[in-house]
Amino acid sequence: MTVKVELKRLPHGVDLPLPAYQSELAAGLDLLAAVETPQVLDPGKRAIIPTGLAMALPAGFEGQVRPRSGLAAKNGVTVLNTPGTVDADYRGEVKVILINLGEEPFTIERGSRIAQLVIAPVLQAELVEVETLSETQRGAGGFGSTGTS
Ligand SMILES: O=c1ccn([C@H]2C[C@H](O)[C@@H](COP(=O)(O)OP(=O)(O)OP(=O)(O)O)O2)c(=O)[nH]1
Ligand SMILES: [Mg+2]
Repeated sequence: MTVKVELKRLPHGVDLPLPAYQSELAAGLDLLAAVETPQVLDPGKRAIIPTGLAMALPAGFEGQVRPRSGLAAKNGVTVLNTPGTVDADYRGEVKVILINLGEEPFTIERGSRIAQLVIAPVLQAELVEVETLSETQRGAGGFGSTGTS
């Protein structure tokens, strides 16, 4: 299933390819780093990386900014706030908060694929405040209450 998403390339990203699905049924569009020059992310450091893109998601959808498993597994580089949330009414530049949890400096090259954007349906809740919640078997049990094996 597809949904149309209006996208705008910002001046510092006009020469970069649009984000793309890398396989037929991929869930995420790879986001490219629209950095002017290579940025070195030292171990333990974070950086807000521009993508050179702004978008208008339709109402009822969100964008989830997620890490790429390859960067995480090979370099320890991930998205700090994963999944980042792009609201349907956001018109600013989509940015990626990367953090280097690895042991080596990581260089972010212009145009490199740093994260992926998953477009997902989302509901807004209509909150209904009550005095008493319905009873369930679980009740207040959580945080491992059912054991591990
Ligand atoms: O990884 C992210 C997360 C957010 N955003 C943009 C789109 C989103 O709609 C907006 C606000 O994000 P969020 O609600 O997560 O941040 P906040 O700290 O609550 O800021 P605000 O007060 O602007 O909502 O920032 C990104 O570009 N990348
Ligand atoms: Mg917010």
